[in-house]
Amino acid sequence: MIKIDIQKSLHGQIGDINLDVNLQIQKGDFIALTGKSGSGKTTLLRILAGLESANGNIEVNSVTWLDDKTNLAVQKRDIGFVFQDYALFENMSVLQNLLYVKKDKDLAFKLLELCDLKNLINRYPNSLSGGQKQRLSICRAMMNKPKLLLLDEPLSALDPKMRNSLQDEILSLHKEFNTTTIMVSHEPREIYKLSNRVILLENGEVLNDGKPKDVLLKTQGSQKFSFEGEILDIIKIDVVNIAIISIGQQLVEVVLSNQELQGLKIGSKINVGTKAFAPVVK
Ligand SMILES: Nc1ncnc2c1ncn2[C@@H]1O[C@H](COP(=O)(O)OP(=O)(O)OP(=O)(O)O)[C@@H](O)[C@H]1O
Repeated sequence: MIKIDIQKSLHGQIGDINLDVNLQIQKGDFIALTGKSGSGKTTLLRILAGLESANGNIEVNSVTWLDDKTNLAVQKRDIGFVFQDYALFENMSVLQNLLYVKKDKDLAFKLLELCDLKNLINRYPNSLSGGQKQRLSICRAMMNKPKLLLLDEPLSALDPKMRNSLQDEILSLHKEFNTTTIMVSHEPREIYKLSNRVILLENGEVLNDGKPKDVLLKTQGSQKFSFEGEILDIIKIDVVNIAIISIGQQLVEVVLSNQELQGLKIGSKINVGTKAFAPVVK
């Protein structure tokens, strides 16, 4: 069990905000930490890692990492940390990067096998693709068998295909080692696939905390489905208007009456939903 109760004053974009987080995390949980830019996600991970100071308490399996008398050093906290950039040792091979952390060849080979890197053990980081480097960073973070794995948007720089396959590998690692994990992510699909609990931060506070389905589903009441989108264009034809809306990677046309269009303009962020018709899935 991990108990977190921390406070820190942050200099937000529109004035100071108070990061104030009180959470209990069960062993083996996979937490997705999400929220707008500047809400305090990275700072929370850095405080957990001991890279940044804060007021309050952090207790991990009954060991105090932080209170008013204790501030355990980074090396003494049992954590693995993976950032968006890989921070690998460029002068060491794939295998050496892992053995530098811990001289445990069995574990290194097991991790490399799980992450599909076993045939690259003698390669150096500069000859690896972005996805392979990120896999190696994750393997390296696992070499100490950490009590807490902190992943700060580790997949955001990767193309969708690579991102998808790395999600599968993170899932395999989690099944194998059951490491308590907190991962910052903005992608609902990724969050749903990997996590069992989502924490939504806003202005330093927990705005929502629950199962991915409950936090992520955007439909309300009798809505069959609802998507977030942005109006790219509005074309007027007689008494109706056709709004060109981008939803994810797609553009759709939606017919709007003058009344429905009121208050909307090009660039408006909107929700597109339907009540009356059952969606057709092909
Ligand atoms: N040590 C610090 N002291 C005071 N303010 C800080 C400190 N570190 C970060 N901040 C500010 O706190 C706010 C939250 O930053 P943080 O990086 O935690 O947000 P985030 O949710 O991870 O954002 P993003 O999704 O853009 O990475 C920002 O406005 C930042 O400038």
